Amino acid sequence: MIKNIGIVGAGQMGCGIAHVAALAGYKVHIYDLSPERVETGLATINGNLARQVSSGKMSDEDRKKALALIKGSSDINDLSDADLVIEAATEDETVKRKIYGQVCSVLKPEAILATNTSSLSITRLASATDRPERFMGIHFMNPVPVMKLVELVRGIATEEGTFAAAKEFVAKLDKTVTVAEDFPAFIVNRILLPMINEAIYTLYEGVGSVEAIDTAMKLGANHPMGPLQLADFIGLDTCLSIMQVLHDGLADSKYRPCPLLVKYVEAGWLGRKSGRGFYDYRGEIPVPTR
Ligand SMILES: CC(=O)CC(=O)SCCNC(=O)CCNC(=O)[C@H](O)C(C)(C)COP(=O)(O)OP(=O)(O)OC[C@H]1O[C@@H](n2cnc3c(N)ncnc32)[C@H](O)[C@@H]1OP(=O)(O)O
Ligand SMILES: NC(=O)C1=CN([C@@H]2O[C@H](COP(=O)(O)OP(=O)(O)OC[C@H]3O[C@@H](n4cnc5c(N)ncnc54)[C@H](OP(=O)(O)O)[C@@H]3O)[C@@H](O)[C@H]2O)C=CC1
Repeated sequence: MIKNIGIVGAGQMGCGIAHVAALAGYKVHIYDLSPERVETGLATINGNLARQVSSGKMSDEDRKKALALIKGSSDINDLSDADLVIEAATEDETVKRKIYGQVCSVLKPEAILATNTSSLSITRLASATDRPERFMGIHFMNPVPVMKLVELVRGIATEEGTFAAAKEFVAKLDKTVTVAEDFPAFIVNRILLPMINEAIYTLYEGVGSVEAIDTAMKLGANHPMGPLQLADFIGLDTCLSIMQVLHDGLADSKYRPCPLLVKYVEAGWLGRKSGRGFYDYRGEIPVPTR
């Protein structure tokens, strides 16, 4: 029976998962390397809950109840009570494998370990844990409090009990499950990221400006965000990692990451989270950088 949730990574996804898990009544412990990250994360969760209060989605009482269920720290030992740990750290296999070594040494033997990876092989990640049968992908979409879908992905060794527990957990969050096989980037990102990468090629080749491309897809294809705005929202480092996983994993040149995406990431222009990407977010309103 899952009661206590542990989360690794207090970035945009870790905070979103903590937010929805606490609203569903779970006790949540969120861990990140730096205490500052944890503090910023808790403030972000509070801000997003407050937004839901002011739009009439919930009462202030519910916000306080949810916040009281979330604790944060930079001590990995604080995850020892967790029945389910969801790793939502940076999309980098080396980082994730290192985290699993540390987390497994403090976890209860029966605890389930899941990853929110956007693209990496669940089977390969599972091999870096001491519990491949209790390891799987639980892939939330961004922004977690708003998006209804969660992809569930089994690795080769994932036991049925693990899958059933994850499915029940996601249902309690009032999200809809879709099941994907363990192929690079699963379903949503296999389709979405090549579209975003193509939008970046469209910019790179001078077919249109940032504004023209985003306006075209918003008004011409009814997308809620333009593809470049969405890339900034996801994080350009994450977009690049996903394209690299698709390119390496499927060995097809149609997945080659656009050199302009590589350049932005090399510049540290990672999108909204770093203040600059295809738009500059440092002023009053976002301004296109091209
Ligand atoms: C990379 C991966 O591995 C997988 C992925 O996640 S891919 C990315 C998937 N996500 C998308 O495609 C998102 C596309 N964008 C959208 O759907 C919309 O633009 C959006 C929902 C993000 C914002 O919608 P909008 O109508 O433009 O803005 P806005 O009216 O401000 O927000 C709508 C609601 O979302 C909430 N919201 C927006 N951003 C939020 C955030 N970051 N956190 C929490 N809530 C948020 C708002 O509070 C608002 O809620 P209320 O209706 O209760 O007020
Ligand atoms: N962004 C998106 O739209 C989506 C992302 N995902 C996936 O979710 C995961 C997280 O993405 P996202 O939240 O966007 O990324 P962020 O960059 O916002 O957050 C990642 C967090 O992990 C922290 N971190 C890095 N290394 C460690 C470590 N060793 N131990 C603990 N924490 C660590 C980072 O700290 P620091 O910054 O200090 O390095 C940062 O706080 C990725 O796997 C991503 O692919 C899934 C769905 C959607």
